[in-house]
Amino acid sequence: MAEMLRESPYPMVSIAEATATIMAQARPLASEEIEAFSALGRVLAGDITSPEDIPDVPKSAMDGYALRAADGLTPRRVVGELTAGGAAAVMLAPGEATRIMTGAPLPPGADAMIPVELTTERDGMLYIQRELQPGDYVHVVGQDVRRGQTVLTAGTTIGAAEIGILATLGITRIPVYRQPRVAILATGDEVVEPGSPRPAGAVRDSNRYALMAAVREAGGIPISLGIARDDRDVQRQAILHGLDQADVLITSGGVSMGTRDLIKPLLAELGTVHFGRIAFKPGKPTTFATIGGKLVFGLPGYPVSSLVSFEVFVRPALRALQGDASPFRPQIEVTLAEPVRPSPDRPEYQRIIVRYQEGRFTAVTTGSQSSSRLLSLRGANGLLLVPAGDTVYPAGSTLPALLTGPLIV
Ligand SMILES: Nc1nc2c(c(=O)[nH]1)N[C@H]1C(S)=C(S)[C@@H](COP(=O)(O)OP(=O)(O)OC[C@H]3O[C@@H](n4cnc5c(N)ncnc54)[C@H](O)[C@@H]3O)O[C@H]1N2
Ligand code: MOO
Repeated sequence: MAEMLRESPYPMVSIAEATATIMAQARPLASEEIEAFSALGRVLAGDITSPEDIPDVPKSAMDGYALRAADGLTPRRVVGELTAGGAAAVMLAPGEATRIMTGAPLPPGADAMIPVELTTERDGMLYIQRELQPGDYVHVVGQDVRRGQTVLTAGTTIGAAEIGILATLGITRIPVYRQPRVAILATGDEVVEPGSPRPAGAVRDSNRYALMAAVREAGGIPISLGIARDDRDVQRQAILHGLDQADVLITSGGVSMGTRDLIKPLLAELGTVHFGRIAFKPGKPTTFATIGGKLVFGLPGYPVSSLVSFEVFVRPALRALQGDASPFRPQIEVTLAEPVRPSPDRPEYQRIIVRYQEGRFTAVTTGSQSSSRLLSLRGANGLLLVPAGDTVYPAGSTLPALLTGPLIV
């Protein structure tokens, strides 16, 4: 039987040190050009500048009449009707007005328009109730976007509004960063495929499926490497196979002190282990290595530790690989709606439900914070940053929290 190690050879790094070490290695991947309207969720790899003024000609802002402001309150002769997609207008002479619809180009000679509600029209004559200034109710050239203006900057994640802006400008192809391909390997002799029969004591592989979903949510492309049993050569082969196909490799399990915890020595043999322990709960044995320039995360086997470590350490790296200018979740101050007990020896990220109530963020935890209890992540939209210590934080105290999902009201 192999000797059991009594002490980890890996120094414990702080959360901040671990984050800085990872982010220093997570440089944006290459860019590629894709169809703009299929780019939802992708990150722009270059600034987008407007090739034209929007609007390109002066336009009516409302339905009414185009006219010359200098004619004052004098009744005008109505000489025609202009619609947004209609025929080109003729020159408007002094004393004339033309009906004009919202979005129609202002005819030459006109310098203002008046909404229909402020007028009457009788026997071909227009009577207006208000004097106008040149430019009244007119959308001027470049009012919405100026030619040459930077409308989107590199590092922006494309959403519905960004797609609308690109369509407005007729930009149909855009540069975006490549999505990281992320290979995920579950390890452990006790771990079985969720659809297979489960021998007594075995656990179903929830980590690989949960991590694949988390990778997709972070904008990456997950690749499943299946389950590797606790055999050095099997795990070595699986890791090399994963690195062949992916930019990032994530393993689950086998990183703590057991005789079957083989991942750390394997990563050290194949590349550089930057750290092997973090003063952090849940996820103390989280390990980070680089192999041939690729990022490798050895996440703990406990389901909560694996997903929380992903959220705190892997997700920002995946966002940075995609060139996201803001790769981190927002941090807010929350008021505790119930007492919170810290972990005596490590800062802990407790799973919470954050609500916005009466002008402040409030938080309740999701119950038992055991590393094996996935239900502690169900419905959670935040991670409460609880410093190590012995003193209970009473209800009403405030602590920082990462907002990991939509706010609940
Ligand atoms: N003597 C010590 N023991 C442990 C330490 C320590 O410092 N000294 N650290 C503890 C901490 S903290 C954590 S976290 C865990 C992490 O251990 P491993 O990453 O080595 O994980 P395993 O031992 O492989 O598994 C832990 C647990 O999770 C279950 N598991 C594993 N893979 C999966 C999967 N794919 N899906 C669902 N569940 C999985 C596994 O059956 C175990 O129950 O170590 C502590 N021990
Ligand atoms: O760091 Mo481990 O996740 O506490 O159980």
